[in-house]
Amino acid sequence: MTTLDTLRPQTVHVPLGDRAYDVLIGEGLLANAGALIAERLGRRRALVVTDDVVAGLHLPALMESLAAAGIGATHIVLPEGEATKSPERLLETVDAILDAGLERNDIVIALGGGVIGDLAGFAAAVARRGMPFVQVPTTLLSQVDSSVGGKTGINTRHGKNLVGAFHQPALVLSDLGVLATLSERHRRAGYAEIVKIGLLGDVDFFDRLEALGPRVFTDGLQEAIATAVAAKAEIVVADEREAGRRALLNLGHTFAHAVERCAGYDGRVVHGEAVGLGLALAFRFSQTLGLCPGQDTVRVERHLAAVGLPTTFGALPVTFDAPSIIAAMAQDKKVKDGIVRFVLVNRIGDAFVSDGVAPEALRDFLTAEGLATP
Ligand SMILES: NC(=O)c1ccc[n+]([C@@H]2O[C@H](COP(=O)([O-])OP(=O)(O)OC[C@H]3O[C@@H](n4cnc5c(N)ncnc54)[C@H](O)[C@@H]3O)[C@@H](O)[C@H]2O)c1
Ligand SMILES: O=C(O)C(=O)C[C@@H](O)[C@H](O)[C@H](O)COP(=O)(O)O
Ligand SMILES: [Zn+2]
Repeated sequence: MTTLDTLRPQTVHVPLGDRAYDVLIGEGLLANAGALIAERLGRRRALVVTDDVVAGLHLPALMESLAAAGIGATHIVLPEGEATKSPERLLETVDAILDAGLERNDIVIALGGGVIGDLAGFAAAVARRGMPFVQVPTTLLSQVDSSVGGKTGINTRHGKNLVGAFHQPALVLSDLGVLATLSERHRRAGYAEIVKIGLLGDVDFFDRLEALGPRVFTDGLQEAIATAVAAKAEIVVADEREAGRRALLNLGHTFAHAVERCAGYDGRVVHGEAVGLGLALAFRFSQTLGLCPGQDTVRVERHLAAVGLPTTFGALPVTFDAPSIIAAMAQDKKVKDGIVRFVLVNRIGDAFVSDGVAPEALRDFLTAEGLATP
């Protein structure tokens, strides 16, 4: 009898050949992480990477479970927040891996939200030219999105996620119990990436989420997490390195990343909030371009507002201007031949990557959204 047989989590398998892995979603996974890792990956040494909020809440349970399973582990605690996805923290994490004397087959464990997952995953991708890593996501956002798919990386002064690597985790342990300590704000932020999945390709999923409204946080979270993970996994398997379809997972993100960059990564606007706004903007922009019916835009705006996500620039505690947003968008990784390509929508559940929109159309749109155009 394995630990898995006892815990019986929901499992989403990500069939990526010799890099295939499982995403386990359920209760009790953190307390049994050591046993699960030892059973799945062998009893190797490990470095746990976490932040100073999660360390106080969930690090002891993980360290105890690793010790109980005979996995020798040390840890590094970084400051919470987006600013930690930096070149300096990357080097600090790589140094911690090397200081701990970990070999190429030892394991890096990311315990935290998307910030820690992206940073630790990238450190694992480059330390000793690539080490296995395990995601133990502790935010809703990281459980539904960032722990799956292997995008890892950091921000630089040029913009968001501009340096990174595709490096798939060897295992993902999404313990629903750890979400009990998560703030309302970060619950809402994580939900933006769930609703994104419905909006980009699964209208039935959106219908269910719309019917639940804010009750999703109490009545429907495990199903919503598992559905979003399975949908993301399917897209990642079809297009791991974002040559085509995977770009749909960027719905709302051309706006969101520009907003985050202009807000300075200082915590006033977190990624999920920027994505919430970005989704509303993607629908309004598509409508303005004559692509999406107005009633779909209204449904999306109403739903985002019902769960407490921002739908206008004015709802954020930062003042933006059109030239700065446009300049930030110029760094988007979807830019081709100098043209910013957006993920746009024909309707709810039907997104596509544009060939590019006229710069004047974008400028007029941002002006109509209330941004200054000096
Ligand atoms: N790699 C990907 O595919 C991908 C996908 C989506 C987002 N991202 C990235 O993820 C990041 C955002 O992730 P996030 O929203 O998880 O932010 P985060 O990692 O900053 O976590 C949010 C906050 O919650 C705290 N926290 C974490 N777990 C907690 C818990 N269980 N209880 C209480 N507090 C807890 C953290 O300390 C932090 O203060 C962004 O950098 C974004 O770019 C990456
Ligand atoms: O996994 C993906 O692919 C995504 O685009 C998921 C996004 O939610 C996530 O924010 C991702 O980090 C964005 O990646 P980027 O390549 O646009 O920086
Ligand atoms: Zn995102």
